Amino acid sequence: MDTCRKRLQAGLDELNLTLSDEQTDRLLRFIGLIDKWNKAFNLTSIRDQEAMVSLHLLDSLAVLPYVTGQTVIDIGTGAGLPGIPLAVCRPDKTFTLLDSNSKKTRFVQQAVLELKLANVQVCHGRVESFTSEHLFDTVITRAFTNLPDMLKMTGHLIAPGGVLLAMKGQYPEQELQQIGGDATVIPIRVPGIEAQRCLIQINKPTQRE
Ligand SMILES: C[S@@+](CC[C@H](N)C(=O)[O-])C[C@H]1O[C@@H](n2cnc3c(N)ncnc32)[C@H](O)[C@@H]1O
Repeated sequence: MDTCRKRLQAGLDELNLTLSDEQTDRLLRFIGLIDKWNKAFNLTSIRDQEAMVSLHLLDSLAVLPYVTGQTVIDIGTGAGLPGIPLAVCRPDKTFTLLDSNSKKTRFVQQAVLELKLANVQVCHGRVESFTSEHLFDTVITRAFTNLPDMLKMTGHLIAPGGVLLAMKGQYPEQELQQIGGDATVIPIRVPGIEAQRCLIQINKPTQRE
């Protein structure tokens, strides 16, 4: 765990993120929980906690500067990624974590309880039929689906003036062509990961635009 802590701290420094000891402990406990539950629940193909520091924690936190507004929904959160690391770092924002797989939402709910995260709500269901009392300032996804489908499936949840953020491993050239010119592609460097990642940002117009 010491190696994980050092690797995490070096990555946080690189991302210019200052966290309290309690927040850092929560992040490390989170990958400990994934590791423990992975055996029974098959939550992620990454089996090594040191690799999880870069591929799960730092990968999620590298997009934190682009998460705007008070209300955030992580769609297709799986084991809670990127939602849980983001929620640990931003207790001032509220996070809704949605997934259609009940095994995964059960794990995420357990993680929220064990990490005592008061700013996270976990929901089980398909995004197409998901409704909420309010719309969201940021809709975020990681490894969810292609951009045209994502826009169709999530559009009803984005507040006017809000943003859709899609975290992608590779530059999605064809998908970008399919949705036309309204997306911004932000290159993302993740500490400890060689390949550059992409964040696709699509702004929803305000009502007056
Ligand atoms: C490839 S996994 C990515 C999980 C996580 N975001 C990550 O990056 O590790 C995609 C997730 O989307 C969920 N999913 C697929 N279709 C969905 C839908 N229509 N509504 C909600 N969740 C869905 C799956 O259950 C799965 O957990």
